[in-house]
Amino acid sequence: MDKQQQDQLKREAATKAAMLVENNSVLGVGTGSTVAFFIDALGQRKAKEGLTLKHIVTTSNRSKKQLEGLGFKVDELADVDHVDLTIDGADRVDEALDGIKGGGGALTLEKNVAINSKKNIWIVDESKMVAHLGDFPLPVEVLPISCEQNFRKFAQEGLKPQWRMNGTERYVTHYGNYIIDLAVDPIPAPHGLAAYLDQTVGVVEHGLFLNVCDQVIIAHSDGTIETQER
Ligand SMILES: O=C(CO)[C@H](O)[C@H](O)COP(=O)(O)O
Repeated sequence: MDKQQQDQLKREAATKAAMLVENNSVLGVGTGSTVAFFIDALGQRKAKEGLTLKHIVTTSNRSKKQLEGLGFKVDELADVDHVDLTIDGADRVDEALDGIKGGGGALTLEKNVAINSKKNIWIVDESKMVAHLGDFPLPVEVLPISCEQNFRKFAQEGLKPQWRMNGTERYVTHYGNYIIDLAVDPIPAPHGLAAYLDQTVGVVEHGLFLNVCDQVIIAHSDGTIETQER
């Protein structure tokens, strides 16, 4: 699939998701190229139908800027008492609707918004769907103070760590941390790995989103749009 075709599929899944957003609800908006199409579609609903949202929270400055450019006011997660629905992209989604996220580096805020949302919908093109999680480096956000120890430990565990880079420098997250991408593929036991990472001191967050997604909207190259529910 070339990029143009993939973008078209992302746009279709995103447009379908935008139709599910209810007036006067509290909306979480994720990050990434698919979400950028979703924000465009939200803007169109605002212009055509006067869609109004009680609050919008987002998971990156990129999405925030795009939303504000369309006239939406964006709040901080800490300032809202609940989120009705969050729409986000994903890097890989398996048959149980568990996923890998964080390809764009926004995994910590993405997980916090997702966990605090009543419902989570992911929008993907068919290339993101896999039988088993893997096929994409698993991002792990780590504190700078103990990142070297984390990196060595991951290497000893056979998790194939690599520093996320931004040119010649280490990539720095929104919170001033680094990302170690684990090239373990396939991930043999996602729940076991998630538990290990959750218990590792110095790990701020990781990109295994398990039991988080309620519904995935998948755009297929044959023109169909499929919805799968947990
Ligand atoms: O998790 C993410 C960012 O941290 C994105 O949702 C994920 O990387 C998908 O991005 P795209 O829609 O550009 O393929």
